[in-house]
Amino acid sequence: MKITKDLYQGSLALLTDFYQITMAYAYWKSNKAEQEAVFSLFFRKHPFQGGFTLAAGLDYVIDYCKSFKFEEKDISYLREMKAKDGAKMFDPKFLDYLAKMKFSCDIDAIEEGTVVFPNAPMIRVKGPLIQCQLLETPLLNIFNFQTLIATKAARINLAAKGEPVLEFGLRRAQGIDGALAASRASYIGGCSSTSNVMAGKLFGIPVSGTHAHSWIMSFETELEAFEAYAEAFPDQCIFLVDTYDTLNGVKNAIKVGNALRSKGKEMMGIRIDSGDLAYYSNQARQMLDEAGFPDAKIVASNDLDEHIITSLKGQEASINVWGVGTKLVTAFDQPALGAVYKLSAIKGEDGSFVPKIKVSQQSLKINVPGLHNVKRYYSKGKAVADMIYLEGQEINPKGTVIIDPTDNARRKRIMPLFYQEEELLKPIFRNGKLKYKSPNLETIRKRASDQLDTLDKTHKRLVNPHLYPVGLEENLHHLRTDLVLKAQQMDQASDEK
Ligand SMILES: Nc1ncnc2c1ncn2[C@@H]1O[C@H](COP(=O)(O)OP(=O)(O)OP(=O)(O)O)[C@@H](O)[C@H]1O
Ligand SMILES: O=P(O)(O)OC[C@H]1O[C@H](OP(=O)(O)OP(=O)(O)O)[C@H](O)[C@@H]1O
Ligand SMILES: O=C(O)c1cccnc1
Repeated sequence: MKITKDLYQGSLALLTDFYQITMAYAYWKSNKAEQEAVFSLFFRKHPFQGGFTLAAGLDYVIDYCKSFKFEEKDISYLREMKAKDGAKMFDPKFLDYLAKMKFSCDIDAIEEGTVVFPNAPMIRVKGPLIQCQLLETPLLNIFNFQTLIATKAARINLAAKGEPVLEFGLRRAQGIDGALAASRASYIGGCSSTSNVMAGKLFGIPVSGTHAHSWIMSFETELEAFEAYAEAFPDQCIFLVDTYDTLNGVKNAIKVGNALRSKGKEMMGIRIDSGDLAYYSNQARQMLDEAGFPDAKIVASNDLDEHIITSLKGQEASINVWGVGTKLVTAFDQPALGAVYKLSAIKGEDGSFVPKIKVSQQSLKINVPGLHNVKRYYSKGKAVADMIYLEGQEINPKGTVIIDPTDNARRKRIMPLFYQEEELLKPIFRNGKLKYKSPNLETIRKRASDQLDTLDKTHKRLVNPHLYPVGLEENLHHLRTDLVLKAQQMDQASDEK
């Protein structure tokens, strides 16, 4: 994929928060820039009060890292930055260091289209502290949005129960880049097509669409508009029937459908974009069937989301195709996933990694320390639990316990011997070299659908889903608890001084 090259021409090294650059400078000044560190990217809670999250964005991350470089124009911009006293903000030697810096991290990540759960690492970055730090903001920017939209799309597609969902979001999306990334993530999440032609070109997503009210309004009558459209696209007519009077619109569509048939062509269907979609789709279905068009599709649109689709299905609406824009590409009911990127270990003087923890009053906010990884256990093709564990840790195949990092009392006994297991973090970069061959978008989309099939339906319901078990392996749990206690003791000791 070449999205950054095609759209932005060149490096995106400055697409980061200013504090990453100031920290980079300070790391360099305190001789810590090359100290090896490990960071982990994870989220704490499923979006949309759901029971699963669908990972997306890795291909953008790969593209970002491959072209990660401070180019001369980036350096010139930084060179001109002034501190409060009017002096240059950055030492020229630091800027030379940045200009020569080559991406050299190890990255392990969860593949796109994988279902993921809170607190487990989605991406792990190991390498020089300065590089790990500079990657924080762009990695979060990419993963947070695309994972959020892929998850929303998956929910909407689950609600549509296999019927096609056409993504119509471009006009209401968050800018140009938001729209493109959203179209890609929506396709991963199961949408059948996009209306965004550039997303079609860039990513190979099927492009589809109907026509707008303006088309109808530009003619004297609706019938003339349908006839002219049928003339232009005799094989692809979906008539928008609700500009004036929906049921009269259906009658006009039937008239033009009959005229097409006399020429050996078949209308594809109608679209309804306002009013009571259950009532109108059922009336339209009856009219189309009686007129001999049982195969004509009924497309519905108008601020749809997974909840309205579920409600319309509950009302037995006769809708076969769902056009969804605004609420999908803006993740309307939850505008951000809230994933974070935390330092989990740093190499000490003796060359071994020292696990690190960020303490918080809320156990939800205490990160998982150390160089950790995540395994998924399957039984008869169904995912049963995810275990977060320290890399290199032996796991007793006969039985072990995983402990929910947010609630010590939630524990689950696992018998690895009886399960199939999968390491979820896959090697992506080693020492800055790409080791992973990205699957094409169709493969990622198929992976998403297969992954959703591995989840029990209780985790997929839209309201109050059953919690999927994710926990820390016992040793990791103890390490985390010890580090928290130590940090609290240090805190108390410093208070007493
Ligand atoms: N039978 C139904 N059950 C539940 N929700 C519905 C049903 N029919 C339509 N809706 C949803 O209700 C909302 C109605 O939106 P709105 O108030 O804009 O009505 P409208 O008739 O489409 O108006 P407009 O003509 O301005 O578009 C939309 O989100 C639509 O998807
Ligand atoms: O409702 P959404 O889920 O965002 O789906 C996209 C909407 O965009 C169009 O409306 P718009 O009023 O922009 O133009 P139109 O004249 O084609 O209806 C379309 O008719 C849908 O209603
Ligand atoms: O093709 C359509 O019907 C379409 C495209 C974008 C937005 N609304 C509808």
